[in-house]
Amino acid sequence: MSSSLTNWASQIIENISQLILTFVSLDDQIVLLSLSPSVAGISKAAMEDFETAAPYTLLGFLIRGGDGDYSGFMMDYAERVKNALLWVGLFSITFLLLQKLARLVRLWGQGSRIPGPPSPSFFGHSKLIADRAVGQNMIGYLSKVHEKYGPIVRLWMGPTQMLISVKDIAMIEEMLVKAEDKLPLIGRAFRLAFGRSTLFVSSFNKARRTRESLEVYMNKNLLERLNQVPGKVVEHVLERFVSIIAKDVPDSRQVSEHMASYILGASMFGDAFLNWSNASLYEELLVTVAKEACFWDSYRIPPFWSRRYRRYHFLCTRLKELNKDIIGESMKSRNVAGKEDGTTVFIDAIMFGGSLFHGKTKKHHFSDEEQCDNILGLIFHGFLTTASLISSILTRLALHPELQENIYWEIISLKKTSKFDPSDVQKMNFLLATMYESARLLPPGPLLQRCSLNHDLKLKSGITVPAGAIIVVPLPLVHMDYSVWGKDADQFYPQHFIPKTCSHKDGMLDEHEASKEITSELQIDGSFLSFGSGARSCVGQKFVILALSALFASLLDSYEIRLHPGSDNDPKARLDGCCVQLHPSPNIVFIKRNKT
Ligand code: HEM
Repeated sequence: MSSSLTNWASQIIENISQLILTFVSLDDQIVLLSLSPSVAGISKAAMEDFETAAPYTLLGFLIRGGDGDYSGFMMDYAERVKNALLWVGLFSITFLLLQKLARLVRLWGQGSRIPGPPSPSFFGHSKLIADRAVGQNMIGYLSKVHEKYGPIVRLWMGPTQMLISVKDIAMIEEMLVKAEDKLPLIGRAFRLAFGRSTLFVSSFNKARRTRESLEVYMNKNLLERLNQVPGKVVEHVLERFVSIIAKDVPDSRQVSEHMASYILGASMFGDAFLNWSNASLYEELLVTVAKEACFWDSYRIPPFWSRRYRRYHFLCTRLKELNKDIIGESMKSRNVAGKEDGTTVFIDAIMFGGSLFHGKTKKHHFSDEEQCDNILGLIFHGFLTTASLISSILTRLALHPELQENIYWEIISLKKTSKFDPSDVQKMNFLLATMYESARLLPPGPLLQRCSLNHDLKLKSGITVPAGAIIVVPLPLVHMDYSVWGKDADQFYPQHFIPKTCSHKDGMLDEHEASKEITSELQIDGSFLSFGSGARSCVGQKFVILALSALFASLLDSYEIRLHPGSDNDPKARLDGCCVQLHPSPNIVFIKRNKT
C-alpha cells in the first residue's frame, strides 16, 4: 500500500515537470486544470496532440486516471472541491453572522446603559412614531421622554437601530463636535432629486475640503456682493408682488419663496439671474420639488412604477436642466463682461477654477455635470431654509409693528451720518437680533441630525454612544428652555440676543463696535442652534443673516409690512414638507412709507 503511494507520488512529481513543458508547447489553448477538457478550453486537436505528446502528464493522469478509471477520480475530486468550498462559505457566513450578533449584543448592552423607555414592540418606537398622532408631534413626544428620563434619552427604532436625543447644552456641544458624520439617508435624499453632492454626504472626511473652501468663499466673496444685491432683489420682489396682488392677496409664504429664490439666485448667479426669463419657472419647480422631496425620500427603494413618482422625477430632471441653463447664462454674461466681476465669481470658482467643489482627491476634479448637481443641492437646501426663515420674519414683523419702528429707527440713525448702505446692517443690532430671534423661535429644521459612522463616542458624562446610532437634537426644546432663555423663552423678543450691558438705544452699535465680527456684540452662544454647531454646522449662516438683514433693511427703508385685514393673527408652527412653517400663513401687504 505504502509503496503504491510512493509510486503514485513520484509519478505525480514527474508529471508536474512534464506538465509545465506541455503547457508551454500547447500555446494558450489550455486555460487551467479543469474538470472537463471542453470547460478547460482545450480544443479537440490540442487534446489529441496532448495525449500522444504527453501520455503521462498530470493532466493526462487526471483525465485518463492512473488505471484508466478517470471518471471516478474526477468525480471524487469535484466532490472534495465542492465540499471544501461549501465549508469555506459556511465558515465565512457564520463568522459574519457572529460578528453581527456580537455587534448587536454590544449595541444592546451599550443602549441599556442609556436611560430611555422600554421598546414597545419588535419594531421599537419607529412604529409608534409612524403613528400619525405621535409622528406629527415628534418634538412633543421627545419632550415627554426627556422629562421622564433626563437630558439624554435612548429610543429603539427597531432591534438594530438606536436613536439618541440630547437636550442638555453642554452635552450637545460636545456631541456635535465629536459626531462628525450625517445619516446616510441625507446623502441618499439629495442624490435622488439632484444627483451627487460633495457637501451633503454622510462621511465628514468626504465633505471636509469642500466645506472649508465653500465657507471661506461665502464669507468673503458673496458678502462683498451684498452691497449690490438687496436693493435689486427688493425691486424685483415688489414688481412680482404687484403682479400677484392683481390676481390675489399674497401670503407671507409666497412672498418669502420669491425673496429666497431671488436673493440666492442673484448672489450666486449674478445679474444673469435677475434678467433670466425662466427665473419664475425655476422658483416654481424648486417649490414643487421641495414639497415632494421629503415624501419620496422616505422610500428606501423609489417606487418607479408609481405615476406620481415618475412625475416627480420628471420635475427634478426639468429643474436640473434649468439649473444648467442659468449656469450657462451666468457664464455667458461673464464672457460678455470680459472680466471677473463680483456677479460671476461664484460660478467661475466652481466651473472654471474648479477650486470650490473638490473631488475625492486633489487630482480628481468633478465633471461639469457633478458641479451642476452640487450647485443645485446647495440652492435647494439654501432655498428651503431661507424661505422658511423669511416667512417667519415677515410674519413676526407684520404681527409686531413696533419691531418695524425700531428697525426703521436704526436705518434713520445710520442715514444721519452717511448714505445708507446695505453693508451697514452689521451696525444694526436690533435688526440682526430680529433675524436671530426669528430663527430661534422657528428653526427651519426642528431636529439636528448627526451620527458617528465608525467610532463610538465617549462623552465626558461617562455615557458611550455607539457608532451608527442616530443622534438628534430637538431644537424647539433647547430653544424654549426656560432655564436658558428666561421665563419669556417662548415669546418673540429680539432682546434675547442683545446683551443687557448694551447701552445703545435698542441695542444699536456705534461705528467702532460694528466693525467687529457681527455676532460678537450679540449674545449668541451654544444655546442658539438653528444653524447647527460643531463639525457639520451650516456654512451659509453668516451669509444668510447678513443677506436677509440687508434685504429687510432695504425693504423697511421704503415700506411698512402690514397684516391684510381679516388675516389670521395667531399662526402656529407646523412641519410642512422638509421645513417648519407658520400656519396659516398670514396675508400681508406692503405700504409705501410717507417720507416727508
Ligand atoms: C436660513 C437659512 C439656513 C438655515 C437655517 C440653515 C441650517 C442648516 C443646518 C441646521 C445645517 C446642519 C447643521 C448641523 O448638522 O450641525 C446646515 C448645513 C449646511 N448648510 Fe445651511 N442653512 C441655511 C442656509 C444655507 C445657505 C444659504 C447655504 C449656502 C448657500 C447653506 C449651506 C449649508 C451647507 C453646505 C451645509 C452642510 C454642511 C455639512 O454637511 O457639512 N445653508 N444648514
